[in-house]
Amino acid sequence: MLVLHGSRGDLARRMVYPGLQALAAADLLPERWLLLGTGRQEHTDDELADVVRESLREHGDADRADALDGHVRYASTFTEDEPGGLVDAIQAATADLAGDDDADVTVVHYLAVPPSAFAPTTRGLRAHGLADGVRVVYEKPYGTSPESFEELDALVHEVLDEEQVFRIDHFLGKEATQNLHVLRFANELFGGIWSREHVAQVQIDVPETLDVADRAEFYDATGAALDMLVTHLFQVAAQVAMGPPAAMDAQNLAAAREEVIRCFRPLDPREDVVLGQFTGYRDIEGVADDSTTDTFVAARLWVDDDRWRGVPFLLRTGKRMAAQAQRVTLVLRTPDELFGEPAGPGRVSVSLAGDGAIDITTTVKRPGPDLALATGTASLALDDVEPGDPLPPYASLLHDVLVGDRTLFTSPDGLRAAFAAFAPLLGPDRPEPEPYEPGTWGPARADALAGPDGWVLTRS
Ligand SMILES: NC(=O)C1=CN([C@@H]2O[C@H](COP(=O)(O)OP(=O)(O)OC[C@H]3O[C@@H](n4cnc5c(N)ncnc54)[C@H](OP(=O)(O)O)[C@@H]3O)[C@@H](O)[C@H]2O)C=CC1
Ligand SMILES: O=C1O[C@H](COP(=O)(O)O)[C@@H](O)[C@H](O)[C@H]1O
Repeated sequence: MLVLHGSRGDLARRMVYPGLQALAAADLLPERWLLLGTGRQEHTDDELADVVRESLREHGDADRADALDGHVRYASTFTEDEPGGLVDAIQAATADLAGDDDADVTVVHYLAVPPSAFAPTTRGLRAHGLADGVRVVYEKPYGTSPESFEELDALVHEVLDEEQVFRIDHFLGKEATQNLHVLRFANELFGGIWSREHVAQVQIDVPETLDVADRAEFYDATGAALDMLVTHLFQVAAQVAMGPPAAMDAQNLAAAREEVIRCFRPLDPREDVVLGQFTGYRDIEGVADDSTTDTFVAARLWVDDDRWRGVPFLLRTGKRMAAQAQRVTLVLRTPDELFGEPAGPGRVSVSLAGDGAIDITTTVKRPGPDLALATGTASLALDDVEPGDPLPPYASLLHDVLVGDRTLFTSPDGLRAAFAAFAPLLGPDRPEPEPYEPGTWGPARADALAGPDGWVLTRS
């Protein structure tokens, strides 16, 4: 049974319902399962079923918009002080799922709510006797500062055992993110160049054309740096930068990822960070007229270990930008010139978007009679790899929660280290967000962070 807190929200609609639909299509859901939605207002089962169908039409397989019909109930409001009808609804659903054979029922609470609601909902689970034996999924950001992270972590460990907790960072669940270490550790061609001797810079670039009007309340309280930088982009940076794990299993990979986050140098907000806010953001309903929330962030992160010392990790993301992409690019060092011509660029680039792709750009001979240089790119779409059709990240992670596999989820130690590196951006040196026009690449000053060659995506 999945109890979805925030069942009418943006995340539920864009990711959770389509993820469940993908699991149903892959036959990866239990034979008997139910979703109980909660929220801050009363709704009927039919109203939630409509939301689910609309979500699948818009964000899932529209031809099977009824795929979750019969599995969805609205369980009423639920707060710390007042459980509404949730306790009764869980009991009734448990009885229905257990059936005549009295089968065990796994209960998962999914907190698809803003970070400010994580602690009250956790206290609510305790107050209403709902915490025993359940699994609880927390969205990101898990805390909004080092202090609030510690408070939340302490509360969660008062209420739940660590084994009950699943902290999602869905970028870790992306097929292509998981391919980053396979590419490197299974292929000496890439493993051999994965260090400062061969890599001039790493770019993790996630421009989005998306608006935030549908989730203004959440977004204005959060901003790009908390929503994306300390979370997804740091985790992906760690996935790129990690040292070889002790063993090639998921637990050791997670440990290697956490270890390298401890080497992230605390950000220098004045030198290494540019924040932006797109023009018109303050006109969105639900956004304060004088909001200083960042809708764009570009940061130069330094990883102070022997493998990466001196190599900038350039991280960029924002809303209403010129393009929609999710690219991890290792910009390779190349000889200054070959046959009197500049060589390069050489790049290993992984697209995390959709099913994912790997692109290798190299210097080659320009076809023709002369010995001149050109560049060419070889691309591998990951869904071309047999048997094709990777699971979308939310489907993959929801499946992990259902089977109790915690290895692609973040841990307190890793998050603590991430917040330590991020903390200076929350202090008095936080730069004022600079305005940028919708449909552009963000404030001009962010271009300079990437050095003379600039951001690969902006150029292509
Ligand atoms: N949207 C996305 O693309 C992604 C979002 N996330 C994460 O998911 C979480 C939710 O984000 P998102 O869905 O975008 O945000 P929304 O603003 O859409 O909020 C989700 C739902 O949470 C409920 N809610 C809001 N405030 C409270 C509160 N104080 N107490 C209890 N419930 C509340 C609301 O439900 P109701 O109105 O019915 O009460 C709302 O619909 C965030 O932590 C975000 O970081 C993660 C990955 C992607
Ligand atoms: O967590 C979030 O991620 C999405 C991007 O997700 P993806 O499915 O396109 O990979 C982002 O738009 C959103 O702001 C953020 O909360």
